Amino acid sequence: MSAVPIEDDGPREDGHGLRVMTSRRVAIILFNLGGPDKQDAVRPFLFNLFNDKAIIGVPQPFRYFIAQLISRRREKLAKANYALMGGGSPILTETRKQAEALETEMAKRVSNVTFRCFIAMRYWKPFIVEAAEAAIDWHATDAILLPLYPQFSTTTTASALEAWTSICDLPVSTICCYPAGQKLAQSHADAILNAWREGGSPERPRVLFSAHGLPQSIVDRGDPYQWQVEQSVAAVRKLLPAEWDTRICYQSRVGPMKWLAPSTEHEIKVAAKNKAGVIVAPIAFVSEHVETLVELDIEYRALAKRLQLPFYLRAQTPSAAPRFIDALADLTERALSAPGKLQSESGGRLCPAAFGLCAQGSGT
Ligand SMILES: C=CC1=C(C)c2cc3[nH]c(cc4nc(cc5[nH]c(cc1n2)c(C)c5CCC(=O)O)C(CCC(=O)O)=C4C)c(C)c3C=C
Ligand SMILES: [Fe+2]
Ligand SMILES: [Fe+2]
Repeated sequence: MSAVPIEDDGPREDGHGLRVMTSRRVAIILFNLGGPDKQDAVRPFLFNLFNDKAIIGVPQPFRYFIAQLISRRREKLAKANYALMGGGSPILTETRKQAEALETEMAKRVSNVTFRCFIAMRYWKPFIVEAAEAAIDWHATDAILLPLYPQFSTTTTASALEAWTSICDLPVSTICCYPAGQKLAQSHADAILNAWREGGSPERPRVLFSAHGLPQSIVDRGDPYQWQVEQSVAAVRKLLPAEWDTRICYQSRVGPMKWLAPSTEHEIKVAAKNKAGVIVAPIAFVSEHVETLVELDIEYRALAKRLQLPFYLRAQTPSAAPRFIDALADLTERALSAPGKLQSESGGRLCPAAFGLCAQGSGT
C-alpha cells in the first residue's frame, strides 16, 4: 500500500518563482491488541490471536489447525468473561479516548504539522490494514508508529510492527518501547496512590505489580519483555513510599506451558499467608479490558476475599490520564524530529532494535 500524493501536494511555485512547501500531515498509528466487540466476535478474535506466528511459532498449515482447535476450546470461557463486561471488550473505546486526547495535545504543541491518530488493532477491528488505508486516504505525508505497549515483546510490538511494514510503505518513525519513562511511571504511581487513598490509606500495603505473562520459552529466546517490565517497576517504585513492599507477578496464563513466574494468583496466596493487604497495579496495560476488569477486579478480588486478605485494592490503568497522554506526546514529538529513526527508551540496555526484532519498523 503506497502513499498517493494529494493533487496539489509537494513543493510548488508560488507565482513569484519561490518554492512553497505544502504542510506535513502526520498519521500517528496507535497499535494495540484489539478485543471482540460482541459475543460472536470472540471466536474469530481468538483464532486471529493464535494464528499469529509471534504467538504460536509453528509453520502453516499446522498453526491454522492449532488456532482453530484452541479458539474453539477457549470460546466458552472467553465468552463468559466478555459477557461480564456487557458482551465485548472496552479496549477500542479506551483507545479512542487516548487517540482523541493525543491529537488534542499534539495540536497544542506543534502548529505547523497536522496530526491524526489512527487505531491499528492486531487481532480485531479496526485492523492494521484498515488504519493503513485510512492514513493513506487522509493523504498522510508520513507516520509515527506508536505501540500502546510500553514494554517491547515479540508477541505484541514486533508482531504489530511487522504486520504494518508488510502492507504499508509510508515513511515512518517508530517508537519501539518506553518502559521506564518518567511520566509513564508517574501516571502509574498516581493511580496506585489514588487506589490507596480511596481504600482508606491502610498501613503498609503490599503493591503487586501484575503484568500480562509470557511463555518462559519466548523469554528464553531473547524476548526483552520481562526485563522491560522490571524497568517499569523500578521506575514506579522510586515514586512510592520507600517502606512499601513491592512484588512483580504475572497474570493471564493460557495453556499448559511454563509461563513467567510467580503468578499473580500465587502472590495473592503469599500475601494471605503474610496477612498483608495488597494494591494490584497492572503495569503492562495502558487501558482497561478483560484482563483488568474481569481477571483482576472479579476473579482475583474473589480469591483475596476467600483468603481473607486485610484488603484488596486495584490501581487503574493510565487510560487517558493527562500524565500518560503527556508521555505519549513527548514520544511523538521526539519521533517527529527524527524521521526514519527508531525511538527507544529502554534505558540504554539491550534495545530490541539492537538485535533486529523491530528494526524493519524504522522505515525510510
Ligand atoms: C502486555 C501485553 C500483552 C502480552 C505480552 C500478551 C501476550 C499474550 N497473550 C496471549 C493470549 C491472550 N491474550 C488475551 C487478551 C489480551 N492480551 C493483552 C495483552 C498482551 N498479551 C490484552 C490487552 C488483552 C485484552 C484484549 C481485550 O479483550 O480487550 C486473550 C483473550 C482473553 C482470554 O481469552 O483470556 C488471550 C487468549 C498469549 C498466548 C500471549 C503470549 C504468547
Ligand atoms: Fe494477551
Ligand atoms: Fe527500544
